[in-house]
Amino acid sequence: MSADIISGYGEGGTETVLSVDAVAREAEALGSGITSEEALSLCAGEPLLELKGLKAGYGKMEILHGLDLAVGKGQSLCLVGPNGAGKSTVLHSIFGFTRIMGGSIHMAGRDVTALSPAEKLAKAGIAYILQDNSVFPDMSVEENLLMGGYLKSRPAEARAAAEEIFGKYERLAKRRRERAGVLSGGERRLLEISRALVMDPQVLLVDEPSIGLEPRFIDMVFEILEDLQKNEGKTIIMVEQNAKKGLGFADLGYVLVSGRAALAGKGGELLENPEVGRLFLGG
Ligand SMILES: Nc1ncnc2c1ncn2[C@@H]1O[C@H](COP(=O)(O)OP(=O)(O)OP(=O)(O)O)[C@@H](O)[C@H]1O
Repeated sequence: MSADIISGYGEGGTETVLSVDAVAREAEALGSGITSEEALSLCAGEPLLELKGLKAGYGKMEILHGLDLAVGKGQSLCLVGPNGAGKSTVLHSIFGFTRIMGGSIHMAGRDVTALSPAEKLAKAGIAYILQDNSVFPDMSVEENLLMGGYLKSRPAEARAAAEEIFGKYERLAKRRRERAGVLSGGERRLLEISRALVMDPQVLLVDEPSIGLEPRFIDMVFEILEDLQKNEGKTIIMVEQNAKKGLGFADLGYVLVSGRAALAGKGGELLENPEVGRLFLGG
């Protein structure tokens, strides 16, 4: 058996899948790359957030090699691609966690490339929702939520924003005095999203919303994100290993391969692309 082929036993019997390296090699051939004009043409109207030829990485290591990406106000975008392609690094770079080595990031036409994470949140309206379980388990739900407002100049503003969020999400409000550590996985994810909402951001960067969740909670989290996008006009950029779910949800999909956008399109169109299906959606 080739090292590129892995066999295992799925629900329907023996399954044959490609190894991670083989997926990465084959994905390189998916497309010749997305230009800034193509990225802009996918965007609804003026871009709210635009990456132009972005090069970024960690230390001396460049991970993103000139990425063009654009998303409009109230649009959602999902990044898919093989492991190690740099999907999370895109979110890290937008939020200011990486070293920018070239290109730019514009938010509502303003150059925000050099802003720190705190400035991205407080001044540019960009919030990052961590991939990992990031609630403080020994603090109450309410205290966790108030942490989201630590950059507000007056504590009363954070409290008012938290009350508004409790008004919207009854399941959090009912448990506001309880330790966050006793919440279910889905409730914890709701708390993480809510904490980001305290600063009323325009853009939500969401890293792996479905990771570690039971299926019923995955649906709940996607419904919450859909409500924020459709009813509150939030722009959502997500990384999602569950490519079917992510591309099914998002208006736009980008296939990232080795730090470049190999292919981009409407989320639904990418789902129907047979090559994307074979490489990322299990056939
Ligand atoms: N903090 C960091 N310091 C140094 N290198 C990092 C750091 N974070 C990620 N990398 C490296 O950057 C590359 C891209 O990683 P990234 O997590 O962005 O990929 P990904 O596409 O999100 O992968 P996965 O689907 O496996 O989560 C990898 O080689 C990874 O080892």
